Amino acid sequence: MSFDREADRSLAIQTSSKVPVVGSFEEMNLKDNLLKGIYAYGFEAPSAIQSRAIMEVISGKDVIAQAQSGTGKTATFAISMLQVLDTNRSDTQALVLSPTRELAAQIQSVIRALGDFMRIRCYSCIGGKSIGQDIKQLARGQHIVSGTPGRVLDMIKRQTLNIRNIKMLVLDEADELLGKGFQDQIYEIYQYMPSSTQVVVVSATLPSAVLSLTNRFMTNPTKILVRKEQISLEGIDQYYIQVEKEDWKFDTLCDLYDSLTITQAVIFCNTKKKVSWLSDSLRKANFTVSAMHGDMSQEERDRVMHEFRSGNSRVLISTDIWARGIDVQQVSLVINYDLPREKENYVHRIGRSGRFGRKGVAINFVTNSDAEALSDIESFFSIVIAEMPANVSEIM
Ligand SMILES: Nc1ncnc2c1ncn2[C@@H]1O[C@H](COP(=O)(O)OP(=O)(O)OP(=O)(O)O)[C@@H](O)[C@H]1O
Repeated sequence: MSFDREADRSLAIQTSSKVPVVGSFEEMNLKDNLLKGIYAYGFEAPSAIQSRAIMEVISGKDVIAQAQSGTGKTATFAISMLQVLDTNRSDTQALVLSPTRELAAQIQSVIRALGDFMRIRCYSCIGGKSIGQDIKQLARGQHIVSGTPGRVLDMIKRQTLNIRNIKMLVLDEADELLGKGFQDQIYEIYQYMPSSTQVVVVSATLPSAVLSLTNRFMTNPTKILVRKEQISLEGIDQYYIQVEKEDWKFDTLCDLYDSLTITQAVIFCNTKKKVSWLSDSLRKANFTVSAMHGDMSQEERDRVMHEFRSGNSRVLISTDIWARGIDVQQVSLVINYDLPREKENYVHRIGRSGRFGRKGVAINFVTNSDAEALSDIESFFSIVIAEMPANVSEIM
């Protein structure tokens, strides 16, 4: 998606005024069983975005909710949805769309966990899984569906997913969903929604071009926005390592391997081919790593996710399929083996660490030809990316 720098700058002041800040979950007047689920999940107090956005969404308004990575956007819409759901009915009342299968599945498990005492049914409708299973599960009645656009559209067209009573549509990672790859499918899904459907748009990054698009399907939305220079989390220390040329990256990574395994680390490459090459090369050099990209079978992707989430694997190499939304709290280090092609994805990628106030470290490998791209990222987000100290233990 292209940028309009001037328009983006002016957005810093476009936050809706008079959005009340609710300081506790009790004050939100939530259903008892929902409140119980929130506390049982381990939450004590709402985060900044939750304090502002939950009541706005519950009130039925269209809402644009932007907040830094790892600050609780998922629970923001999950709690709101669970609150407005009528559990005496079994039809689908809310639909969440997200760009990757893993994220759609993660959202489903958060909704199920928060709604644990509510007898709700939430299903994830994602590509790569059995269509027969989707048909069967949707026929049972699912209050909430969390899915990827292609499969959801397919289920709507087959009339397997009944959208007649949907009250709320959430676009998570909305700037990605409204970008080139998904836009047509999103519009098509939107056309099927009942005209009164409330729309909630969520992301850590919402470029002005995307905000302009929201006029097409949102009515007078409440906007909770973050200035560009405040999107990057302060808790994530950011460094670069000058590698001069591509060939030097591999040895640099091998030298860092011991630090990667202190907790868990994610290494990003820009292509699937490079993910395969890098993981094969590291294994040949006797390092233990996992790898994941979009050309792998869904079974294999599920296996890798499980292995990484459970902590059995500590180093994951992936493409931007892993850049957004995935929440593994133990990740404390992100390495950009390649700098991301889209500036937005820089904050999404490094945001896989530093979840909910934890400390994180991001290391960028920078070849001579990357120097300009790195300084673009720095000025775009108003951040300083320092040169990595020679002694790695100083930063970990
Ligand atoms: N109120 C809360 N109290 C404690 N932990 C919370 C609270 N809200 C969310 N969390 C935890 O914070 C972590 C990050 O939340 P979440 O995944 O919703 O972030 P996000 O804002 O959607 O991030 P991203 O931009 O990466 O998608 C999760 O592990 C979640 O369980």
